[in-house]
Amino acid sequence: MLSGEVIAITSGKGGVGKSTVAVNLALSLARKNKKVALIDLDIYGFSIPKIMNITSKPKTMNGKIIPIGSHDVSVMSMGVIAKGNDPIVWRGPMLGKMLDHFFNDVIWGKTDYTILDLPPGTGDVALDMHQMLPECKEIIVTTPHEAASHVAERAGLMARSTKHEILGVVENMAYFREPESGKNYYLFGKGGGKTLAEKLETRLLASIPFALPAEDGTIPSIHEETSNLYTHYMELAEKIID
Ligand SMILES: Nc1ncnc2c1ncn2[C@@H]1O[C@H](COP(=O)(O)OP(=O)(O)OP(=O)(O)O)[C@@H](O)[C@H]1O
Repeated sequence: MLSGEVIAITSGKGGVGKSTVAVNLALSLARKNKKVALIDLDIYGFSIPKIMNITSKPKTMNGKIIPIGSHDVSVMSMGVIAKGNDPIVWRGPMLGKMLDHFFNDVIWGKTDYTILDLPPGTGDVALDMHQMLPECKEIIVTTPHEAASHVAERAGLMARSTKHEILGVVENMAYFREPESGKNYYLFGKGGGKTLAEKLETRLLASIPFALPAEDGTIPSIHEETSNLYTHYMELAEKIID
């Protein structure tokens, strides 16, 4: 059973950084001493185990699943159950059963926040989630690009039509800040997040820039203190707690 606040991270399009935002928001809330569960509801396209570098399999107790502990967050994903990188080939009704399994057959304990990483769009999982968790709140992730924010509006309208409270919009990959000059480059255009927030009558919670490469040249997925995105995610967590 889930407890505390349940927040779904949703988007219209894939690839806008929804999973990255879900993971880093969960981690930032945990850094603020909150007890956090993170559920990857992207059953077909799970990516959280890879982002968090989870390789272990969950154990069971009395027929219930013990979630994986990673970075002080309790995590569950199809990716920790599936065999290797085998594709999940299921029809819609199976997805609903898996959601029910994740919500009710996992020992979550008492949590302050449960973050749900939804698949992009307004398909079966989004619909099941809206029905199973009517009290769930939502954060919509988009890039500033007009095409992404236009599609994200539909995810927001679905939340509104199912009476889910929209906490706000997170604009990801909002700009690239050149480290030497501090100058911002708006690679995907400007203002898509703000426009979307206005259309959905909610607020822009964060404008998160492009991540800068770490010393070894890789782009981090988890934003620790050395990352240029660390404070952005900590501020986002503070806003959510407030
Ligand atoms: N702010 C950022 N700066 C640089 N790269 C980013 C940023 N946010 C996300 N990415 C990268 O963009 C890619 C897509 O991110 P992610 O998987 O989180 O998107 P998604 O919306 O969850 O996609 P999908 O819905 O297809 O699973 C990843 O490689 C991720 O590391």
